[in-house]
Amino acid sequence: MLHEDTKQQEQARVDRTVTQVDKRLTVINQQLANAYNETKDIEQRYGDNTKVNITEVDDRMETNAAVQQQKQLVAAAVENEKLLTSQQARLTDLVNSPYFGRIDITEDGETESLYIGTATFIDDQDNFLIYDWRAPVSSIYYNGTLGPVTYETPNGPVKVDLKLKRQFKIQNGQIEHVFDTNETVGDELLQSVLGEQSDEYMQNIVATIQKEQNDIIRDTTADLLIVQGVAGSGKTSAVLQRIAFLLYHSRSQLEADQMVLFSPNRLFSHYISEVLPSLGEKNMRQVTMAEFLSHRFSGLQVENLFDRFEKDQTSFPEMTQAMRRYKESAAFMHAIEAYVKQASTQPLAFNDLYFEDRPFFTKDQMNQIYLALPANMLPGNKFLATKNTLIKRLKRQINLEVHLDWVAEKIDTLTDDAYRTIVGDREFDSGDDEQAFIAREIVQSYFAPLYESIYNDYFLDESTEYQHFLSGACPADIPTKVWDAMIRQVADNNERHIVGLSDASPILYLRDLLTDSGQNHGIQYLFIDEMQDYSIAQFVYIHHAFPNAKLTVLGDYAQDVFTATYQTGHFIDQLTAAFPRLKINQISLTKSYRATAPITNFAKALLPKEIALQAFSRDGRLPRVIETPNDQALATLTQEIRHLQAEHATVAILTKNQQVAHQLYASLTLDEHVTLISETTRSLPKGILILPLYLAKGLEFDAVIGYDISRKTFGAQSDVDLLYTLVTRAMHDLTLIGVDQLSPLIVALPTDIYTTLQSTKQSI
Ligand SMILES: Nc1ncnc2c1ncn2[C@@H]1O[C@H](COP(=O)(O)OP(=O)(O)OP(=O)(O)O)[C@@H](O)[C@H]1O
Repeated sequence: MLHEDTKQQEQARVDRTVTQVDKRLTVINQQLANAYNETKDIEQRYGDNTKVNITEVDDRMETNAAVQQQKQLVAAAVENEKLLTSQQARLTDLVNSPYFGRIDITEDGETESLYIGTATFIDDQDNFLIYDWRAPVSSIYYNGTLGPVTYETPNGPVKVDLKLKRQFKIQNGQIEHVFDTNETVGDELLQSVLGEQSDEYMQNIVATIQKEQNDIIRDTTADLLIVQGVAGSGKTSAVLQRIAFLLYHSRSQLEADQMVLFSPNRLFSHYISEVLPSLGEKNMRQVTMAEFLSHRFSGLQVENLFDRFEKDQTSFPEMTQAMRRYKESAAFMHAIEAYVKQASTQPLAFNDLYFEDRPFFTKDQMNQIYLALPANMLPGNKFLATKNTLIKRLKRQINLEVHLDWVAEKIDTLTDDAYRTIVGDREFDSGDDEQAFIAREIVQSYFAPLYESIYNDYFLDESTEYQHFLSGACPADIPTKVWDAMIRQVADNNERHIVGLSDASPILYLRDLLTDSGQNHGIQYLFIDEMQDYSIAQFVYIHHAFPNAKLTVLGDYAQDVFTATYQTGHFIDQLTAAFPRLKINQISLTKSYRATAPITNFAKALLPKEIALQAFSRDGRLPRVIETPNDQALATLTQEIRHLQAEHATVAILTKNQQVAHQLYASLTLDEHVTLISETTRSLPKGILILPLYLAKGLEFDAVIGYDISRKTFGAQSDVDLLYTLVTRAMHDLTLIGVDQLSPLIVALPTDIYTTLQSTKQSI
């Protein structure tokens, strides 16, 4: 415990800091009010200016220049206002809680106290009253134990002596807790943070980042950073802090929109959306794999992971599994690369390009152009050259067409409005010039659909090309008959405008390599959460699609919900083997923070013994396991909901799939409102929720009821990944209900890690 005097001195320092911050805030508020008025003023003048008479040509030009100038003024004023608003938000946060840490360091015989918070604050006399948590020196706070420590700066490592590490919890400018600590950023504070009830939004962890998490946040050397972390170890939290860190350190070269996070679903996107704003940063772009694929296959429907998972549960023969394993491997993507290399000497699967119901360019014509190009040209260049020839031929046709009678007739019948739309405010030297211009515009818009088709590469029939590739790609362990049936299925899907999930990345890869397109060079960083939900083939494709992006990939192979039934081998080994040329750093997190120790220990017992998983020492009740006969199942569930609801704001009932979730929702009769969460749900209310566990990935709830965890539903050994994911969603309380007969996965556990309840009556 700290001495009372020390506490008072610290409170006095908080008061001094808050006064300075408050003073600055008053100035900013005033500037913001002025900026607001200025913007309004300019907008008003801008509005008046546009009302100037624009019938006279000279006036019109003058107005244009004036309007341009006003537009720039408005843009500058709006930008200024935005900047001030973000400063206002930052300072308001600091007034409430200026910092959370202090370090005393000695360098060259001089000792300095540095206070660490969410943003830097320098007073009018240039004193650093608060250091940003991302400043190089702040890493000592997260990494260093008392004694000699080194921290990295842009000018190389610096050695200092760490004399003191102090933690604060400050609310409304008042110190609520303060204590000194040596090694980790204190357990005490972590205990109190983790014991809180869940929220609709994830919280930032800036005040309590742990050492290994700090390594993830501050890694600047890896091209591919792989984080394997047990459930609840703070992977998602660390990666969001990492984004804030990168934005701070590369402010001049990096914008939030040059970072993309692949997230598991929209619900998750919503859940994490407040973390970066709470750290004073803009959110990065977010996309789900399903959205990314659909966008790239515009017009086709790509099978999604959830639907496939539901289908797999009805039927998933061994041969289909083997084929899927192959199609999702790096080897399959390499086979595509090899195929493309030899493609430049073979005819390509082109589409006839139709115009007005007749072929304008036939595939044969296209292949004549393509194959006449030098054989040693790269396929992508060959394709581009073919495309250019098609465009040239189309232009030639347009040049001929402008002189035809139908065009002159069309010009004669143009209405005044249509005429003005075409001409705009252009001026012509002669009537003939004007006539020629209009004729060209008319012909070009007539051929526009054809031009678009060429421009967007629609003349490549990627599905047929893919089938052609497949026909020579059958691996030795799969019977040709089965493989051929799969190819027919791909063709059939294509007829129905559907793309199977395991075909999606290979087809895109094939298309991109053949057409030398599909690469986005602007994205600098890519973050992929829940890595175990992605196939290696998808990783290969993503890396191809964002060639300049450094990758941070995080997940937990024990939470392999979607592919556990058919995937074999070690995921991370396969991932690293797929990228031999990248500098790879791997970090493993083994301590779980989310749940109470009894829940984490229960989860650990489900995993193979060799998996390291350590519970953060937070007390709680043992998980409850209830076996109930079918005719009492609903009554048991209802009772358990009541029981948990008495203590928790949110009780989530997690089911194996959507179908069970729907059935439960229809049959539960409670007085309280129950929310059924589906794939399209965007936000997470409090109360009683029902959802399939795959939608709960990455989320957490105060209390979780697993329903139903019986022999029927969780009977196979491969279901253990699902069950592990399910139980690790709980923060404070966990109940598992098995109908008729408990799952053997639970029966196999030591009985002292949970409480058993046999029937409805006893569970009250
Ligand atoms: N250093 C920390 N300080 C405070 N809270 C933390 C810390 N690390 C993790 N947590 C909390 O632990 C919980 C789990 O964190 P997070 O969701 O980031 O873990 P995860 O590894 O992504 O989990 P999962 O793989 O199970 O989805 C969250 O409530 C988070 O706020």
